[in-house]
Parts: sequence; C-alpha cells; structure tokens
Amino acid sequence: MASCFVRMFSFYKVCLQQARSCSTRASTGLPSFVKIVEVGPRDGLQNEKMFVPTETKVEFINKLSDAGLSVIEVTSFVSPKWVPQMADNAEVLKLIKRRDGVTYAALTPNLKGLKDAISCGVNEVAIFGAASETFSKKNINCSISESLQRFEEVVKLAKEIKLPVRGYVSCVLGCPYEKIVSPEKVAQVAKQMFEMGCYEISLGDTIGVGTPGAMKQLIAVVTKHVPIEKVAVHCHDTYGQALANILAALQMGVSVVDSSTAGLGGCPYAKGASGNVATEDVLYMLDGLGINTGVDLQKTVEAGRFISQALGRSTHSKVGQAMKSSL
Ligand SMILES: CC(C)(COP(=O)([O-])OP(=O)([O-])OC[C@H]1O[C@@H](n2cnc3c(N)ncnc32)[C@H](O)[C@@H]1OP(=O)([O-])[O-])[C@@H](O)C(=O)NCCC(=O)NCCSC(=O)C[C@@](C)(O)CC(=O)[O-]
Repeated sequence: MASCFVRMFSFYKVCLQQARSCSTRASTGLPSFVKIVEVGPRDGLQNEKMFVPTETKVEFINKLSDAGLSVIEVTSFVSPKWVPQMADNAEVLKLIKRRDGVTYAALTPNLKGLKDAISCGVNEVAIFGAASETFSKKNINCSISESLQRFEEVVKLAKEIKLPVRGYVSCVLGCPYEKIVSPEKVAQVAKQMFEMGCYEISLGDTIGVGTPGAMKQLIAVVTKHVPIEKVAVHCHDTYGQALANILAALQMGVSVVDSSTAGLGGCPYAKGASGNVATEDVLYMLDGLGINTGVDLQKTVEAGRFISQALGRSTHSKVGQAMKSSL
C-alpha cells in the first residue's frame, strides 16, 4: 500500500513539474497564496439521500484537517426537517479531533442556529442569502429583505462574542427558478451583508451555469461595493465550467476559493445542480500555477477516496480518478 502511494506521488510530481514549466507565476499576475475553504462535509453531504453515519463524517473531517485544510465547513445548524442530513451537527462538532489553527465553521440561518452553533464551540459561522427571491423562499422560507433582517440579528450577536461571520450569496450567475440574475442584484445583497459585518462574501454559482466571462463581469460589479480581498468564489461544476470560472476569478484578484473534496455536493433546493468543484482539482490547478495553498494534494485525494468509498461511489474529482488509475 505504502509503495503504491510513493509511486502515485512520484507520478503526481512529474505531472506538476510539467504543468509548472508551462506557467511562471511572475508572468500571470495571479495571487501567490489562495485560501481554500473546504465545504465537503457540509455542502458536499447535505444533499445525500441516505443518512451518512456521524462517525464517517467525523473521520472525513479529521482526514481533511490532516491534509492541511485550514477552514472546514463541518455542518449546518438548520432545521432537521428541511435538511435531515445535518441533524447530527452537535455530535459532529463534539467528536472531531480539533487541530490548532483550523477553523471549524457552520451555517447558521437564524438566531436559533447561531446559539446552537455557539454552544457547540464553532470557530466561525456563515449566514446564507440569495440574489434570487424565489430561491430565497425555497431555501430559507423568506424573502431576501426578511433574510437580511434575520442576518442582522445573527451578525450582531456573533460580533458581541467576536465570532467571525461569513456571508454567502447564492444564485450569483443564475437561478434554478428565475434563470437570469443580474450582477447588480448580487452586488446589492453582497454589499448589505458586508456592511452588516461579514468579513468575507462568498459568491455562489449554485447551479453551475456560469462561464468565465460572466464571472469576470460579476466580480467587476461586486467589487464596486466589496473589496476584492473580501470576495470568495463558490463554484458548482454542473456545466463543467468551475475550474475555468475559478481561474477567471483569480485573474480578477480573488484569492479565496470554496471547494468540496471528491466533488461532492449540490443544494437540496436547487434541483439538477451537480457537485461543487473538487478540492483535488483546484489544488492541482493552483499547484501548476505555482500558487501556494498549504494543502497536501495526496492526503486530500486519500480523504476523497475515503468518503467516496463510504458513499459507495467513485470520486467526482478528475485528479482523484487520474491518481487512482496511475497506480
Ligand atoms: C431557515 C429555516 C430554519 C427557516 O425555516 P422556517 O420553517 O421558516 O422556520 P421557523 O422559524 O418558522 O421554525 C419552524 C421550525 O423550525 C425550527 N427551526 C428554526 N430554525 C432552526 C434552526 N436553525 N435549527 C433547527 N431548527 C430550527 C423551529 O424551532 C420550528 O420547529 P418546530 O416548532 O416546528 O418543531 C429553514 O428554511 C431551513 O432550515 N432551511 C434549510 C436551508 C439549507 O440548509 N439549505 C442548504 C444550504 S444553502 C446552500 O447549500 C447554498 C450554499 C451556501 O452552499 C452556496 C451556493 O452554493 O449557492
């Protein structure tokens, strides 16, 4: 087994050297470091039909932190009637092995979620809104303006105890119900979340319909209101555009990327949306561009293999598949 990994790693290094020889960072104008926000245990698993045992979630999270992922969204404090898969939120946070320097984050749509998350010792929470009225109603059962009022309360309490809050805006490049979403609408919601105190705004292409041109246009509009260093991208890969969209975002100056190991994922309230971009694929691309992440690709591939086996399917990560077939 150990020799297999050595061979696999050697092969990966050769591929990487080839990729690096094609691009020198100095000539690209890309960031030298990208923070990866791993959303696999939350966004990745929330849509699974069969309940994933808590021990499996915990082992997956421990493997991800061992791989060097410094921000891991581990669960959400939402209604178990709406998202049954996340009903073991407290248990997951109790059982994980916490590593120094790792941020264990959770989604909190309202004060109840926030208070429950605080009592479980989360290091960070995220509020999640949308740039589409219909999606907002389907996902969190309220209008955009009602959601922003609820979020104000969440951010206020979190600020009092110095708990960092991240803000998500969904449907930034298209909505499963309303189809077209304007960049101006996204910017409006992002601005309000930023001004209420979110330290970072993650732009979610929830159904993976975006293309690099649309991503660039979106970022140009959003950054009139939110500084580029506070913007993250969260790309689903439904149309196979996620890596291209991330590269376009990096070219615009973005340096925070959300991704999900093994390409797990999909939102329960966005039918047809495929998984998030795979963390392994993002790491491989960034390594090839000479961009540091502090994350070990090989260990991430192993974490992806672990969770894929536990779910009884093969990984959706192209890099994970390639590294397996190179054995
Ligand atoms: C937001 C709510 C709770 C409103 O749900 P609601 O039904 O409007 O809430 P309510 O205040 O009327 O309360 C109804 C019941 O829910 C309970 N409740 C109320 N709040 C909570 C809570 N925090 N935790 C646990 N229970 C809660 C509350 O206690 C009550 O229980 P009952 O008296 O009926 O037994 C609901 O709509 C919900 O849970 N939605 C789930 C949304 C979700 O998790 N979606 C997936 C994540 S978003 C996503 O994936 C997109 C993202 C972020 O990845 C970015 C992208 O890709 O675009």
